[in-house]
Order: sequence, then structure tokens, then C-alpha cells
Amino acid sequence: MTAQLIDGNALSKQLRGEVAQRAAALTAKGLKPGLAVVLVGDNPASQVYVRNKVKACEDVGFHSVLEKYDATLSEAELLARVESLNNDPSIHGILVQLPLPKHIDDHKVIEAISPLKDVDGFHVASAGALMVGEVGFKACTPYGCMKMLESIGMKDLRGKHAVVIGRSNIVGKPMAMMLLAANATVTITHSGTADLGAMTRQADIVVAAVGKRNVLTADMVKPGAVVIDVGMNRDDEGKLCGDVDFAGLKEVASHITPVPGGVGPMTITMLLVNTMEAAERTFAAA
Ligand SMILES: Nc1nc2c(c(=O)[nH]1)N[C@@H](CN(C=O)c1ccc(C(=O)N[C@@H](CCC(=O)O)C(=O)O)cc1)CN2
Repeated sequence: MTAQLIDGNALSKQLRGEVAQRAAALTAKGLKPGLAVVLVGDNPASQVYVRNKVKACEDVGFHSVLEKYDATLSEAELLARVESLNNDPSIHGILVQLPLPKHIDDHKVIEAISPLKDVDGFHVASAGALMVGEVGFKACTPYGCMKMLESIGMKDLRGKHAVVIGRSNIVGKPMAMMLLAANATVTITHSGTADLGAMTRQADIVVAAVGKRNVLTADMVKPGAVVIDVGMNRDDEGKLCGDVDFAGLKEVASHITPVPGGVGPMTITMLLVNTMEAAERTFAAA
């Protein structure tokens, strides 16, 4: 079996086209969606991601502002900037790029963002809304994974067993909640799981979100399973790679996401979707 690729760039193109249409319609009614992107420090990867986010905003017709600060910015100063953006009517979504420098408590900063503008979906209010099925913003990476499953006809996951590898607040846990909301039977595995392969071999869907190469190999999945790779690592030659053994798994899985070109671009796409939603909610509430 050679797995079919789930192409995050192609799906992003389609979804971003839909966002651009919604943005044009809302702008014609007098409200242009606006996103504020805040970067503290000079992490090279973060610089690429924020640049790509601003460019993506331009492409779909959003207003965007990029606020860059050097790593000496204090926590109090950052909290003051967030508060100012909370009160800025031209801004409907705020994201503070992670990771933040060590002297800043990222939890404190995320909680300072208004839940109405929390387009990253990281606020406790957003996580709680997802947990109980209320209106909120979904974390972009797992939301993108759900859209990728939907694109291969896996929207209602009734009868399917999904295994998530990883339990982070920004990917693993919300991923599990979204899969559950789509009626999957969900198992969350992590560094304390005794026999990972015994779990993943039972899965119809495996989502790997650990941040470590080769956590999932061909002998660990059943033939025909769907593999979603959230990882973003470098191999020995410095080439970008995910968490799974792509070469081995593509001979066993029915569908697999590549790295690069899979979940990464979908993360930015879902940020646009959330910002669009935030602007539409603002318009509806006015
Ligand atoms: N505030 C946030 N911080 C971080 C998030 C987030 O969702 N919100 N996620 C990650 C980084 N991230 C977005 O910010 C992100 C990572 C990767 C990609 C991406 O498109 N990757 C490309 C490859 C890019 C490259 O060549 O380096 C791909 O996979 O094709 C987009 C967004 C941590 N921080």
C-alpha cells in the first residue's frame, strides 16, 4: 500500500480562498478583519512564522499589525501591550508568538488576551468552551488536523479509534477533545505510556504531536490507518521532518500528512479562519 498524501498546502489554498470571500463581504459592510501579531525576541523560526502569518493576512484582505520587541521587554510591558490591543476596535484577533523569553510567564500573557480576541484558542476560556461544546476559538493546529481529516471524508468519526501521542495544552489535549467531539473513541498517550505500539496498533487514526523524530514507525500502526504528523523537527542533515517515520509509514497507512507541507500551513490557515470568525462575531454583536 502507498498512502495518499493529505496536502496541507492545497487544502489551505481552498480554505484561504473561502476566508478571502468572507473578508471581502464583511469589509464591504464596513468592517475589515484585523489581526495583531506580537513577537518578543529573535527566535529565527518564530520570525519566519510571524512573517508568514502577516503575509497570509495580506493575501486574504485582512488588516494586520506586527509588533516586534526585543528580548529585554518586561512581562509588565508585554501585558500592557496586550491590554491596549484588547481595547483596539480595529483588532479582532491577537496572537502572541510562542515561545516567549524565559523571564515572561506565557500563561499569564495568554490569560491577559480577551477571550473574544483569542484566535490562537489558548486561553483557559477557549479550552473550557471546547471541553463543554460551547462557542469559543479552537486551537489552530488541532483544528487544522480536523479539517485535514474532514478533507478525506472523515468528519463524523463514530466507530473510529483515534490515538493521540502527546498531551500538550496547545496540541495534544485540544486534539483529543476535538476528536471526541467528532464522535471518535479517543486514547491519549504520552511519555508515561507503558507500551505505545500496543496502543497505536489499535488505532484507525494516529496523531503524533511530541516534538521528537521517529516516535511512530511502520510496525506501530495497523494497515490502512490514517497518520497525522504534527511534529516539526530537524534530521541529521538539518532537513525539516516530523515526528513519524514517513518513508516507512507511507507503505502501511492509507493517508498521511507530509512535513513540510502538511499540518504547518494548516495552522496558519486556521488562524485566519478564527480571525474571520472573531470579526464576524464583532459585527453581529454591534
Ligand atoms: N502563538 C502561537 N505560537 C506558536 C504556534 C501557534 O499556533 N501559535 N505554533 C507553533 C509555530 N507555528 C505557528 O506559530 C507554525 C509552525 C510551522 C508552520 C509551517 O507552516 N511550517 C512549514 C515549514 C516551515 C519551515 O520551512 O520552517 C510546513 O510545515 O510546511 C506554521 C506555523 C509554535 N508557536
